[in-house]
Amino acid sequence: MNFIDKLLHAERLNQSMLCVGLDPEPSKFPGAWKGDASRILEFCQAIVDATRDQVIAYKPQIAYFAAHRAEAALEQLIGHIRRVAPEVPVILDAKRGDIGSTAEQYAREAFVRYGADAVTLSPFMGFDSIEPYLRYEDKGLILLCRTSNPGGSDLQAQKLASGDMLYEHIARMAQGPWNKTGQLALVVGATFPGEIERVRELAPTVPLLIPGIGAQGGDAAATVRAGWRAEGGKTVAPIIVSSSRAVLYAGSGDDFAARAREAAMAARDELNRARP
Ligand SMILES: O=C(O)c1cc(=O)[nH]c(=O)n1[C@@H]1O[C@H](COP(=O)(O)O)[C@@H](O)[C@H]1O
Repeated sequence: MNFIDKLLHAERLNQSMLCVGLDPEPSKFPGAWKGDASRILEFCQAIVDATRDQVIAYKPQIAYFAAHRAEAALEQLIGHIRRVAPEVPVILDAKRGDIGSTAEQYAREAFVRYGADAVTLSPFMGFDSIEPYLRYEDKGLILLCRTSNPGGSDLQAQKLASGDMLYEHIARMAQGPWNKTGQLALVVGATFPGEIERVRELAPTVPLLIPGIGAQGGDAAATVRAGWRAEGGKTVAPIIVSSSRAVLYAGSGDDFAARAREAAMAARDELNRARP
């Protein structure tokens, strides 16, 4: 099954647009685990076990593993997700972007080593930096378009000679000529609902990965209204609304996994209530 079919299936199965971002930060771990990077796998597994029926996807961020020499834990974590939540797609958040020959290695890392269903990419280096990933025809390529951080405007909101802002141009490319496999998606921050709406106009059918609810203060209801599209009750353009810290660190004691579940359920319900 390709990435978008998996997404649509998980959305229906778990009635959810919520993605839990797996960004393990040992200094924020609960109780006696605080500061202990050897608990990364156990911590993330507990979060997955507590939320696996609440999510459309999981999004591990590779830096949180690599920084602690915990790439093996990331491989094991993805194996764990495959066992306990086989229908939930895994998005490797790596934000890669490099020339074609190096991109081939990054694509292999994401799709062969980690076996992810999708990877986040920076499109800054142009189409030939994306092309090697397109050879994995069933896999999702999620291009940064209008990111959630304040500095996202520095480049993405600059006007091009065509009159488009850079992020608008990226949205057009993803809907059109770059979308050779039909598996492209775009990142648009929940902190910019106006821009989510604009991206939806330019890219009416591509899935959107929308981080920025929770810790970054984005408006969950505005996000759904701006980004989710359905026809006859069926989703035509899914959204993957991602939250990391607000779920992972909802509790700081022994009951951290139960607190994470509550936070995920609350976020999922809030998103569902906002469906038009
Ligand atoms: O690609 C992403 O996931 C991403 C894009 C973006 O525009 N902003 C953004 O915060 N993210 C990621 O989302 C996660 C932050 O989630 P919170 O802890 O919920 O704020 C981190 O893993 C970021 O790398």
